Amino acid sequence: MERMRQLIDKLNDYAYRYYVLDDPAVADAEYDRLYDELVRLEKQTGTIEPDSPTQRVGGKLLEGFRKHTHLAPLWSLDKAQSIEEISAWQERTNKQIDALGLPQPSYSLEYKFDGLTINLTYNGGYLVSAATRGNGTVGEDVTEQVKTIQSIPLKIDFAGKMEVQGEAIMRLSELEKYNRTAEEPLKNARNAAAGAIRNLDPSQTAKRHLDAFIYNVGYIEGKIFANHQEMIAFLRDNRFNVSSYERILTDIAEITEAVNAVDAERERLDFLIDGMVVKITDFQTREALGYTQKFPRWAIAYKFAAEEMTTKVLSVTWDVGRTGKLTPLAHLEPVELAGATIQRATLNNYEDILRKRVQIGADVFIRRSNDVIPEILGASPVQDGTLIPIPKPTHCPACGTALEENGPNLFCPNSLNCKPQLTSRMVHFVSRDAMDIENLSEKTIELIFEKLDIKDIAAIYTLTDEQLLAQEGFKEKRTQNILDAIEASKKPPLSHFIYALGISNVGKKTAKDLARTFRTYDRLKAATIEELVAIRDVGMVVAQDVIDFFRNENYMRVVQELFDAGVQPQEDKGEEAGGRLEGKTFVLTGTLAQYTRKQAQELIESMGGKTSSSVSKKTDYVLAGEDAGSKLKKARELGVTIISEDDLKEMMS
Ligand SMILES: NC(=O)c1ccc[n+]([C@@H]2O[C@H](COP(=O)([O-])OP(=O)(O)OC[C@H]3O[C@@H](n4cnc5c(N)ncnc54)[C@H](O)[C@@H]3O)[C@@H](O)[C@H]2O)c1
Ligand SMILES: [Zn+2]
Repeated sequence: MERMRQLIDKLNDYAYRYYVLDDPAVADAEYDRLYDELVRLEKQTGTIEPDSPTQRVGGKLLEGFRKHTHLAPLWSLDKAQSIEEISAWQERTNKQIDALGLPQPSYSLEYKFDGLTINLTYNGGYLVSAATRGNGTVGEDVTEQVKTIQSIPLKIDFAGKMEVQGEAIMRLSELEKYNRTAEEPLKNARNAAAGAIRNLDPSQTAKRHLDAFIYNVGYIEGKIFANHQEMIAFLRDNRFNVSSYERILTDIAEITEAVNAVDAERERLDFLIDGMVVKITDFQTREALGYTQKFPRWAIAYKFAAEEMTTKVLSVTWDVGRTGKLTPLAHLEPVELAGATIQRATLNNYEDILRKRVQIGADVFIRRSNDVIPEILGASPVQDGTLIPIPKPTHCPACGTALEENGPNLFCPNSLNCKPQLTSRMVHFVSRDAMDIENLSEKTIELIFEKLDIKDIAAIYTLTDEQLLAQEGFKEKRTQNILDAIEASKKPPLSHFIYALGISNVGKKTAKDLARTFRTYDRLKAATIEELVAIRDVGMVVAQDVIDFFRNENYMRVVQELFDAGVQPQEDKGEEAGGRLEGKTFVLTGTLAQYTRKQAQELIESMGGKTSSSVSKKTDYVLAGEDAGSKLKKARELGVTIISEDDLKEMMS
């Protein structure tokens, strides 16, 4: 009982921060863990305290907003953490369906959007009010705030009185844009959306460029839907932004397959979803099954493994990269995140540490990212224990040289002798898209620098078998393989050679563009800034970096050494001639089902086509995937041909 009291107090405090302040103290997964413990104890003891969070929807209403009483209550959702739990729910409902003689059920499967629930009231064809879910019965009137969302129609064809529900979200691309210049970055898109809608000043809401997906008609006069499909069609007809992801399924095998497919692909969506919602489609069945205190019995939410967690920062160390840039690495109290134990997380630079208020001993939010190491999103607003500020380093942790500042970043200027700089430059130099020298692992490279008197990347071409054979673990075969691979790398395509040089801001794509434009190394070296910026996608910064590189005597000495050692970049032949997509420009938008964006891009380019990031009259095709947004709209406006993945396949075959 004591533990229950503890949990209730803690959960209510967390819920207050989450629902009322839009500034959670802990990650959802941590909240859910405690919540589940409370549910278990309530079942065990058979007692439920009157203030238990298991008994109510949402939180208190904010002062300052007018109140809105919903025409029909808004609910929470029952949750399943596993397919087995969905299966158990299905069996439970099936029993009742059979007992009541209702038709065999089918299920709709939808994204579970992670944003803020909004309830829109229409009357006479006009949007008359918008409200938050609040406690499910009464919400906060946020009409002016919601009107800043462009995709929400102010006028619709249907003239009766009705309320529809949806989720206000902040697209991840918008969040990223916003955070680039924000004084203190927003921790995640869910809180960003919730905080924006519940801001008393609608002009602040407008700055976050929110969007919304509408998924339910909660109340309607003068119209009856037989099922989910009819309701969704009605929403579409009235021009609501309904997700294009929509499946109608009949059994658990299909549900399992679809849920797993979305889970595998969800990181490519431009908005957060934290699970999938399974709903029985037939409205008569829904009515018969009814509701508990908190949620409908005819629906269940499947929660994906959490991508965010909270944990403590134990210490911070600094890594020195290829360009000498120092990057902080946070060491964390170990925590489980999406099936892995996390002990380290990245930060960008010292300024980032300050902006995110990261300190030693602080509880922080971390988020799994595409990279192996998760990133720190920010510190929790609630801290206990001692906090120690992270000192700004003054000297290189690897070589002791005094650091230099450039913008928000710290650099070790000792590019000639600082070991980690040399090593990572070499790792980059030999990588697959650069000189493509196999068998040279990072470990081997470290060893070469450690034991042999090698000073720069060019020296790799002077390595001898005696030098290598003298090292521990190097036998004839291994040594020969390495030397063969080094020899074989001497005639790289020009684009690979340019990329290998490690010019700042010149990635694979820019290297390719430079090679295609200038064809030879000498012509690139002689390029003027005007010629460089004339290339599409090359701006002033990159152009200046290229110019600076060729003016740097040290770099030029190294390149000369490479040429002296027999390295000969091959002349670029320009556009790959004769490809099936020769001369065609593509723009990719939305989530693709069969390829990642990158794969699709590479495929198109390998066939001689070009890809661009914005739609214009020059665009030949827009390849539109799931949930394509503004680019698709623009393509329609300009009359650009819109194709599907299957169309693309056909064009290439
Ligand atoms: N971090 C914290 O401190 C903290 C505190 C309180 C609550 N929470 C989080 O909030 C959750 C509980 O909140 P809840 O009761 O609002 O439940 P919920 O947000 O998990 O699920 C219910 C909501 O899902 C939304 N939804 C999204 N897509 C939908 C769709 N396609 N169909 C129907 N509904 C859809 C609806 O708006 C509905 O209100 C917890 O699981 C927890 O993770 C976190
Ligand atoms: Zn150094």
